[in-house]
Amino acid sequence: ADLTISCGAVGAELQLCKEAVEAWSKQTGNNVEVVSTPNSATERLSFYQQILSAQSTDIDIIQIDMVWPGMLAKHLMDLREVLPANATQGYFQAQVDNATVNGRLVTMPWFTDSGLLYYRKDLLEKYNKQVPQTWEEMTTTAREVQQAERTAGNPNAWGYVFQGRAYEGLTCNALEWISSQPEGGLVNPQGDIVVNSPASRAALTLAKSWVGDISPRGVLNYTEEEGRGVFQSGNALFMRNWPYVWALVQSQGSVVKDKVGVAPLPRGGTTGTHASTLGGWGLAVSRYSAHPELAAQLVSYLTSAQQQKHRALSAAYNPVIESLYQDPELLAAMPYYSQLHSILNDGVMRPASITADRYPRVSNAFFDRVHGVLAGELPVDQALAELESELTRIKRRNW
Ligand SMILES: OC[C@H]1O[C@H](O[C@H]2O[C@H](CO)[C@@H](O)[C@H](O)[C@H]2O)[C@H](O)[C@@H](O)[C@@H]1O
Repeated sequence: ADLTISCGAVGAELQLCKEAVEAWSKQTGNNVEVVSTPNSATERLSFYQQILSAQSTDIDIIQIDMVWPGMLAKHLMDLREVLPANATQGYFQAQVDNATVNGRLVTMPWFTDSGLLYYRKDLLEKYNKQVPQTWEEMTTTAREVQQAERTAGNPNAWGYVFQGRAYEGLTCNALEWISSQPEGGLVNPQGDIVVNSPASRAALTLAKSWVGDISPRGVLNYTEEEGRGVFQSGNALFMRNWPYVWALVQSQGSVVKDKVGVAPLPRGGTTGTHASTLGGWGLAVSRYSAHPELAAQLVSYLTSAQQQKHRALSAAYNPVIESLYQDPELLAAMPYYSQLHSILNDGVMRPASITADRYPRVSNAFFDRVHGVLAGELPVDQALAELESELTRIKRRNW
């Protein structure tokens, strides 16, 4: 092949990537190999770190998580050197800023993500329940409906599924639980470590109570797709997941088609705020690519407005080009688009830009402790104290 691109393989994204790459290959006559990757963003990062540290020429284009630019920048091309000067015109400035490290555009933003609460409209109606506004309300409703559904003959009914494996997805979930509590947070914008707090204690204590009650114990090993599997087969009332799930639960043949609603994630108590972790991915060209200009052309095609619109319409990947949020066709096709704006406003950033290449350590320390709590292996107070001292150690060495 002339080029190799490594795309994610969660939900329909590998298929979408292959189709777009094929279209470009036909147009340009270049051969491209598409390499798939593990579902867990954490495993994917280790894979890329190995390849890039070895300065391997095997992969030209890499799908980059929005928390990776700082740590991978030294291995990535400055796309400004190969793309037209107006390449990022019309993109959200925050996306371009996040993709720029020391003045170098190391990744082209592709789509943005935010955590959402998916719920079963039909079940809430059946049991005369409201979409929950707080985590406490979510817990009570989940428990009641789960019990009622089991009594009604579904032994596999569950209240809530989420990403509980010890990986980046759990960092995203736990950050939401904590940040939605009054005064809750992990690291504040000034870089102070604020995680050992009553807010975190309340959030983690409640989350721990879900496991084995409203969430199957298996949730301790769930990434995005395992939770979607349970929800899409009709066995969960609530699910925390990303927007891509919308297109799949609504697809032909889905057991829950037309039975699903989407809402902001609950607040922590009545004085908390809705919080939704911001995610999203871009496409980067490896500095070790033997064909950087050609690779940049493919990146430019894949991240074009036309492709972003297609991906939004067919698979619910949210564009990073501002004008697409006024596109009538997109507005008509995406019922939750009107809510998306406020959900994105409640967006919580992981502390990746502050911690740069130490971010994986920070995130690993966080998800490991949270996982220990959820698994019942670590008392909440001990987990938070350990986390605080570990983050302090990492910070002392300049993050
Ligand atoms: O929404 C589709 C994407 O879901 C995953 O990425 C999101 O979750 C990651 C944590 O698990 C987070 O780090 C990332 O910023 C989010 O966008 C999945 O890893 C992607 O492949 C997928 O496209």
